Amino acid sequence: MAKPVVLIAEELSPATVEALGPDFDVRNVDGTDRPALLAALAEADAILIRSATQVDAEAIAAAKRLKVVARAGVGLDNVDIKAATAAGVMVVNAPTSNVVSAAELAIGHLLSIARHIPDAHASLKSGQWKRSKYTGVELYEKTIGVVGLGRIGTLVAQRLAGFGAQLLAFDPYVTPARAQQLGVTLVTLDELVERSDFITIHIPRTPETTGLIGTEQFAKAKPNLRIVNCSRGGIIDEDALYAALKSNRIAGAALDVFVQEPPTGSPLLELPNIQLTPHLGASTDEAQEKAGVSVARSVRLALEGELVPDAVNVAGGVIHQTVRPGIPLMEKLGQVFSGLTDSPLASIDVEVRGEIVEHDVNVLKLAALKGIFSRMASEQVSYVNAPLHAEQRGVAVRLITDAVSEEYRNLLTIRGSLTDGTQLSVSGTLTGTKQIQKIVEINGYDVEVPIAEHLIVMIYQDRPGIVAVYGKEFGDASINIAGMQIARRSVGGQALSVLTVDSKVPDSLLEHVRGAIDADLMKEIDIVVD
Ligand SMILES: NC(=O)C1=CN([C@@H]2O[C@H](COP(=O)(O)OP(=O)(O)OC[C@H]3O[C@@H](n4cnc5c(N)ncnc54)[C@H](O)[C@@H]3O)[C@@H](O)[C@H]2O)C=CC1
Ligand SMILES: O=C(O)CCC(=O)C(=O)O
Repeated sequence: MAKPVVLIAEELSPATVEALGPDFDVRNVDGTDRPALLAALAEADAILIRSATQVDAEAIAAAKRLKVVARAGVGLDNVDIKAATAAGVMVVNAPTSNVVSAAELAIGHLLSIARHIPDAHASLKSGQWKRSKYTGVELYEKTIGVVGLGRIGTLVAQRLAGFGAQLLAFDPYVTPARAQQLGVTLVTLDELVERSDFITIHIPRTPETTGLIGTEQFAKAKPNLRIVNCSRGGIIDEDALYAALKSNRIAGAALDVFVQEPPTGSPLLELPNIQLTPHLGASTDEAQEKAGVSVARSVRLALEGELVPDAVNVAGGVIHQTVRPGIPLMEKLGQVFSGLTDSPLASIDVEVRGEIVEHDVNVLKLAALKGIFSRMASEQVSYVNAPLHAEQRGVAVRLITDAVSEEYRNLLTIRGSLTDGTQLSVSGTLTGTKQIQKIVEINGYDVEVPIAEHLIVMIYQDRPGIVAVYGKEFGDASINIAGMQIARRSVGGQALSVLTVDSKVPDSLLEHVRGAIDADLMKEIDIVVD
């Protein structure tokens, strides 16, 4: 079988390929070369990127086999997460890999803009010895405003505390108690801008944050303000920044990120009171190794059909090892469930009973939906877009948990109502040390059938001689019956029979057997496992 194709679209640490191991066909493409990227994506199962590759709706549409977009870093503004989710593509990042490096670069920029280090260095290298020109300022006892008190903002604040600075922060999503813990005073953006001698920005670029710092803010700032942006270009309005620096409305700026990267032709490059780095926040050996290894692991998991802890568009939560074996069982129960339906679904209850509910079992709901809709949808159904399939069909879904399971240690059930009023249920469990996946109930009939690739489910009027009839019909057609279970609720009532057979049964034969035993239900269900 061909190995899954993993596309590396930007320069990543060699540790990435090592961590991927030998199981993949690893290919390289320049993610900024659009035609090459789109062509390579057509065959890719996974793509690994940094910040320069645009994985937008067009790229996702070109990637029919794509299962995962892995961002070796934090920011995901170059990935269209909505389009990926709709296509069932998992998006993962490496949320903690480069935060220390980014925080240290911001501190570096703060110090070097305070002390003119880049200019003084360039001057000395050009043969000059100018000392008074490069007189700077201290951070000690200055007011420093941190915009965004998330992972990186927090690391920056912790490090700046050692400089004896007074710290302010603006972050509407952080509690004052959390800020207080860090020795930071939470203020409004206006207050932060008005009071700060230095500002450092650590927020994502979103429609809300684009242009957050612009002409209005620079007008309120102290003339000695020095502002650093190591998060994303465009959060400081570049035109407003140019005007503020050009007119000495503020004292200086340091940028690692730009609206357009590289910022070729930007007038900012000409200013004397700005220092610039080419998006180097994550460019350390340590960050690159951590990011590469982290996304390689995520890609392995994703391509093995597992859920991934760092996935940003899967609501699965952390999966406990006790819950993990239930995932493939639930997915197969989902396939059995939808194999038994004849009408559209109205509602689904995913029920989880037993000790397992001590842990987060949300992932079992996703697995059930994946199993159910993979039989109904023509496009790829994954843990990512399975809830969307339910939503688009107007199917109400509930997860019901109960710590008590009377007969089995853990019992998984999918119960649903169809739009024609029919009620349907399928239950399963894992038995023995080998954790054999078994169906233990269908529509209220108790059975105990190991799940096999080909199942036949029949419901008919219980009467003598029926088993011999369908046994002969299948035998005559060379269909080998590997296992069989018959259940009934009362003598002479209806009986449900589940057969496991070694090969697929042609529709014409099923129809023939249905007629021969006058069955009320006759279904073959082929279980597909990806
Ligand atoms: N220059 C570089 O190479 C790097 C840049 N980054 C950038 O740094 C950004 C921050 O990274 P993390 O700290 O890991 O993210 P994070 O998600 O941990 O923190 C972001 C913080 O911003 C806050 N926030 C969101 N919207 C806001 C708004 N409108 N006003 C004020 N605060 C707001 C959030 O509440 C959160 O606390 C990333 O989004 C990424 O774009 C990250 C790594 C490297
Ligand atoms: O990979 C890079 O160099 C960019 C890092 C970055 O900006 C991020 O992780 O958000």
